[in-house]
Amino acid sequence: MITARELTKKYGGTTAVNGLSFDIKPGVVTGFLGPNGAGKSTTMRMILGLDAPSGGSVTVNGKAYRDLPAPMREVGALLDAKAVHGARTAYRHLQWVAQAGGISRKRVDEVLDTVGLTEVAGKKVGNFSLGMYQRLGIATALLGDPPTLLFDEPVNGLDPEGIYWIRTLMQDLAAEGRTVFVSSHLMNEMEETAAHVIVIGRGELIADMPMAELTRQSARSHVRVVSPLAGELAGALEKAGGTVTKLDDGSLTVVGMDAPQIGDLALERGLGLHELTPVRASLEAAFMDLTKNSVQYRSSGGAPQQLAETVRALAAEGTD
Ligand SMILES: Nc1ncnc2c1ncn2[C@@H]1O[C@H](COP(=O)(O)OP(=O)(O)OP(=O)(O)O)[C@@H](O)[C@H]1O
Repeated sequence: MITARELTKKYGGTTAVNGLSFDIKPGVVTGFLGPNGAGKSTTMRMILGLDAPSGGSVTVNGKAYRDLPAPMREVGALLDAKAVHGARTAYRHLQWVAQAGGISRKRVDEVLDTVGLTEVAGKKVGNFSLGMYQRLGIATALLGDPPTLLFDEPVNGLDPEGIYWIRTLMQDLAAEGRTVFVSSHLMNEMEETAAHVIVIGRGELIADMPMAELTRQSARSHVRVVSPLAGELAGALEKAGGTVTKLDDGSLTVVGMDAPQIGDLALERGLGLHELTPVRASLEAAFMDLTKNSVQYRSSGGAPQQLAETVRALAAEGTD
């Protein structure tokens, strides 16, 4: 369990993290999302005692990192996979870290096997591909068999097979009852991997909820309705509190009512339905809506362009 309370970090005049409070629970993968510069890496560095908070606190299993008696056995982390001495072999690197943490050689062999690097364990790390660096970083994080794991952008630069492998590993680690906290820019990937999500923007908490809830709550989640009496049905739906948009193909996009409510109302009024399809927003769409006021750098294009993009996105989702 990772517990942050009013966690704050200031660098001179920049507030990187501002009053963050959250609990990261064991047993599920928790995704950590936010636009560039939102404060994700700073938060992870504070959890690991690499940066001191300017205010508030963060603990791992009830203790600040510096107070953990055997930190490697409590928390494992992958922050920067390339922060490894290139002239060392993978085996030497792991052996060196294991020795520093009082961990046996046998465990080095085990983690090499877990990440699939046994065959190249004798090769110099400097010649590794990015994917191999990531695997070595994960092996290092697993050395102490810790109940809490942090991964900062673990799938960066990986091929689909590598991405699938990391996703499965993280889910397996969570299923074993560990706390798994992972940041990523890849929304599709996060949607597949994480069951819970924490979103921050400009250092502040924007959302802390199950993944399914986040996408369900998004204004882009809607119901696509096709009826031969679309005009009449649209009027009835609006009276009942729905927000209805008519698309060019004659279908209706309804926000604010779910499919059973729409179906029941159509039946009551004797209006035929040819299609009734709940369309859940993608995590990417939900994320864009949530963080649109928090991005540090934005490409040009004002409100009219954003509106046009939203309408296009709705139409595209409706015709999937
Ligand atoms: N050592 C530092 N000195 C000064 N400012 C810093 C330092 N580290 C981070 N910052 C600033 O703090 C803010 C948060 O940065 P951080 O790297 O934590 O964000 P992030 O969410 O991890 O971003 P990204 O997704 O781009 O990696 C940014 O404005 C950044 O410029």
